[in-house]
Amino acid sequence: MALLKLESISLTYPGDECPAVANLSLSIDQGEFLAVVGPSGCGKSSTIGLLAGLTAATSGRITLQDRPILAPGPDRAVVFQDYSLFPWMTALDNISFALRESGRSKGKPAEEKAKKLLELVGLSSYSHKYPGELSGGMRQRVAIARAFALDAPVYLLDEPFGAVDAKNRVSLQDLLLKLWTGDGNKKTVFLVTHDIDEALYLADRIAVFTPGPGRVVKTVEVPFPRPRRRFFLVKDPRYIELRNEILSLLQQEILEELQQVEGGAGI
Ligand SMILES: Nc1ncnc2c1ncn2[C@@H]1O[C@H](COP(=O)(O)OP(=O)(O)OP(=O)(O)O)[C@@H](O)[C@H]1O
Repeated sequence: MALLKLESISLTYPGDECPAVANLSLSIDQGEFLAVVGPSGCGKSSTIGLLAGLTAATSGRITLQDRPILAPGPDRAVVFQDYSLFPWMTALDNISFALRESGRSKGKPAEEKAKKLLELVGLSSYSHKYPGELSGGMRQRVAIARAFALDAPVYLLDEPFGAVDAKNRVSLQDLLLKLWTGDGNKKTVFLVTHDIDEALYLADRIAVFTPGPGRVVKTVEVPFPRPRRRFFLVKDPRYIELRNEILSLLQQEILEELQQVEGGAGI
């Protein structure tokens, strides 16, 4: 059943002539892991902003369980690429603060829960460190642990691993899958990524966005059973086929855009 619904959404930022998102319709089922891929500037982050309730659509309707999304709320946790931790709080305090502020836990239980989450993300011995004393990958682990501390039904992830190296990326992806499935009660995830392989490894379905302005050209079901194993996955002919299909969808749009620009410039 659709949990999140974007219905004919358009968004034009004040002062802009062109919409960032136009006539976008997409629905995401309860417990579904949806990945969005698309070239830079096609409105992926704008769509996260709309779902988070940080930005209002110019037209159209966005709902969560049939209720309009009008503002941020505890039912949606957001993780951005830049970690967005409080620099003046230790790793442990960043997480326990989130637990207290959201009303999920108070006092000592909040600290205990925060410690458990840090253990889960492999950072027990860094609990007293401040974000500035952690590596990028570690900071992102804390940011993810903090988001999952909120135990929200919906996770909106805007290129959460964009700034980490390939090795850390792999372990963060596995961590995300572990948190997504949680205690068997799956969260609903909307993940923005530039990385087609990441989308194919993680998602149930991939929405391919194209620019000018942002819209969905195609949604692709990812047929591979879970748990997925990277080593075998990348050798699966269906994987290669899907990867090529997505790549050519993206390249086609980019080529068409280039043709327009070059044609317009008389080149
Ligand atoms: N706060 C804002 N105010 C005005 N225009 C904005 C704002 N945020 C984004 N835009 C514009 O909206 C369009 C879509 O941007 P958006 O960041 O959503 O794309 P994106 O697909 O997430 O890009 P990237 O992959 O580079 O992060 C761009 O033309 C951008 O300039």
